[in-house]
Amino acid sequence: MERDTLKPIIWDDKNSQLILIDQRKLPHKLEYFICNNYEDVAFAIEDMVVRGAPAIGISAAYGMALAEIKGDDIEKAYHRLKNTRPTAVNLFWALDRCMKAYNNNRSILSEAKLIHEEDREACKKIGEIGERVIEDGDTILTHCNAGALATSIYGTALSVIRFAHYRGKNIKVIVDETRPRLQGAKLTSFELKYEGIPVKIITDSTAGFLMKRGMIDKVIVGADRVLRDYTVFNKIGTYSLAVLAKYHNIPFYVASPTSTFDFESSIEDVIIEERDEKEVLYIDGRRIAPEGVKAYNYAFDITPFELITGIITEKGIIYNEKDKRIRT
Ligand SMILES: CSC[C@@H](O)[C@@H](O)C(=O)COP(=O)(O)O
Repeated sequence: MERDTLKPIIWDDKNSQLILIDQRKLPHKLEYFICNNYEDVAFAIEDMVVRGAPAIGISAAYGMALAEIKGDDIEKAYHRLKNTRPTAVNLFWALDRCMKAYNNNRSILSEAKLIHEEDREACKKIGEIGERVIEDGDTILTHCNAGALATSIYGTALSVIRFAHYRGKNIKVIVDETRPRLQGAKLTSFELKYEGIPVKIITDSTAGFLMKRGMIDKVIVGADRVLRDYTVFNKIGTYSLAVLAKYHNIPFYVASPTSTFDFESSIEDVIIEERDEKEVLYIDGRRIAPEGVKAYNYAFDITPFELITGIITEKGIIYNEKDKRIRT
């Protein structure tokens, strides 16, 4: 049965405010973060109050709308919001749409609402189309959070899982914890539990062992950017999972709205976000490594299409015709 998903982004017309679920507080507290101006929105994206490719695009669009409403310098707001995070393309795509609307004397708020509405539709379609790759009894591995919290509703990878569940398929989900920010453990497991979909968390390094034991039937992840040759940028660890899935002959799907497609850039053009090394070196505020030891903290990695079975979009599934893994 279908039930309400979490809605991470709410526009309050009466008070001209953007209301975001504060994802930093989950799973312990369901609190809201109110944005009254574009600077609040920029902070929310940088500090990961809101996160996930489509969700940061929609939020940034509302940030532009707030700049319009407050009579702020639109160019300045555009550049401030553009510099919040570098990898997910939806941010730039949404900001450019708002800028274009503004330059054509159209309302930025109407454009932001349209982007929001389109995302709802796309995520629903991804679920409806994608659920057919899932069979009754499947155990599905996912990574990071490509759920309702990363979009406006339903999610991308989780929309596929959700719709399979709504249609009565008996499925189980295994979630990588997704070090260092733990989006899998904190957010994805929270969403699935909320929906009543059976879920277990593993450490990121457990995936290969479970695959070898035949405990995973499919892998489905989201995307932060998809290039013209269908190279996928997604949360760090996605590439390792794709290599493991190929080795173990397990179908590997990416679920992504076409708003995440970037046919202009090449791999070299895309900046892989490098976050503060403290996210790796500290757990719960306590340093876990010797003083003086440094860390890499790349937030995203790059998966070539040759490792992918198919990309599920709102317009249909782009299958990799060279992929020999069994499809459903
Ligand atoms: C539908 S979202 C797909 C991706 O955006 C998601 O898996 C992801 O990598 C998000 O990264 P995050 O750093 O939490 O913003």
